[in-house]
Amino acid sequence: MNCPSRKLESGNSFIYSASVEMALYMTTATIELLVSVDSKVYLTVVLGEKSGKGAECVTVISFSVVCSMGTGTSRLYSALAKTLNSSAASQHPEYLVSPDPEHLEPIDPKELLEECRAVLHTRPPRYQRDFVDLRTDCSSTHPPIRVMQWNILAQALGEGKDNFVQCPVEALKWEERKCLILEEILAYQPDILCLQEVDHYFDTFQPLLSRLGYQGTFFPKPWSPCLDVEHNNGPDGCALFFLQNRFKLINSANIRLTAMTLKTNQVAIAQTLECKESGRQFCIAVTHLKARTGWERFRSAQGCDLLQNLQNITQGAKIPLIVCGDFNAEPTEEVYKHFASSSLNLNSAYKLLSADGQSEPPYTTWKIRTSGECRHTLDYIWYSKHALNVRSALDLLTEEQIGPNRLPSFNYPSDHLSLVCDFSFTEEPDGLL
Ligand SMILES: NC(=O)C1=CN([C@@H]2O[C@H](COP(=O)(O)OP(=O)(O)OC[C@H]3O[C@@H](n4cnc5c(N)ncnc54)[C@H](OP(=O)(O)O)[C@@H]3O)[C@@H](O)[C@H]2O)C=CC1
Ligand SMILES: [Mg+2]
Repeated sequence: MNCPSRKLESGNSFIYSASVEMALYMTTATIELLVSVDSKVYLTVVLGEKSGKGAECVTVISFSVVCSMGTGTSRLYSALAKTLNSSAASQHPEYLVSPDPEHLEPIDPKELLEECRAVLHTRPPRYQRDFVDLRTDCSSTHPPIRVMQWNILAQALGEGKDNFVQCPVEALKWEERKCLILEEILAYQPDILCLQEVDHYFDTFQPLLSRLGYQGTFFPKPWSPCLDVEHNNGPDGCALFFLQNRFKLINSANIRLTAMTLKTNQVAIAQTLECKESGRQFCIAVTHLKARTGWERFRSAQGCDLLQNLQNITQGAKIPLIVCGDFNAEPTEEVYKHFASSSLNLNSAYKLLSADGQSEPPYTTWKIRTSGECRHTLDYIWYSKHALNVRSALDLLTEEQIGPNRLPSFNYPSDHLSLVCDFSFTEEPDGLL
């Protein structure tokens, strides 16, 4: 197919004219880039089509659209996602109503939590998880930095691709499952939130979390498998949120990972933040590596590419680093070993929960597919071991809490458990600001 590259410049109506053209060209579409500059929104839409000749995908067309900021990025994306996916609009309670991007007054987290609990009133209560105190010689006067890592399970994948055979379809209903996800976030109140498999960024997480004080960034996968699912809500990707009253954004990079110089379908976001209390800078990164057995060397190459990018961003390990991710790799895999032995001097925070401090937890994901039970340790929070201390970590759910049907379930919204750690800087230089 021979498609032109073009730039459209108009008001809101472009959405419709663009979508008509897309309907002609595409089988899938992803939002590649969405930025706002000087009250205009710049949107690059990459359309794809299945070649049917063995190649997984081809890029057919890429064009930019400019429209006035009056519509807001969320509405812009939602409108586009709706035209692309024709998913039915649904009814929600007050804060959970399709959040209006022009409605920016802060939400009281307690009120949102109450709303979520009201939606979930027929479900069993959330599992209780405790923080384990890991403090060694930590004498920091500054409040810790709480980081949450979580693959929240893309709605389209959970309903359309994952085959969680023991999970009732009602447990996956988005209107309730999103409340379980929000409840988990609100319960632990992370300063930084690193998410994978986010396919409800613009219509749910960005508008709600921004009203809770977070600044968010989303980087969709170039060829998200969500787009193959009927009634999908757009591509899934990584999202990174940080509390604006605690940190200032110094630098942000969206990274499309390569493997052996080839561009891949996996992404990462890396941001340098400055703590407003201490003036200390650090880098936080989120990623989701290629899944499935047989792809170990590919994951390893993606990990090497990410490490190389992080070497550059941290100026050769000068800036302390935290890397959160669903690595889709057990600790025995090469990519894990690359991270553990990197010159970035990283340690995996959840090892500290083990008796000897050397063992990863027995699982971070546990599900039952048609192929059988899958219990694996795939999710990690890596940190600069000389520059940062782990003050505490949230323990994992026990086998009994997870239950015989495993995850996701009516009690827990994802097949991956959230990991949460409190960090502080190892030394506190005087007068640094
Ligand atoms: N529309 C198009 O034009 C194109 C579509 N695609 C789609 O994308 C897929 C490949 O994308 P890629 O990013 O490499 O995907 P991955 O192999 O990395 O997996 C994508 C998702 O599938 C989940 N997953 C892992 N194992 C299984 C399993 N056994 N059964 C079901 N789901 C599983 C993963 O979840 P977790 O990480 O939690 O394990 C992950 O989020 C193709 O299979 C195709 O469906 C690809 C190219 C083009
Ligand atoms: Mg998954």
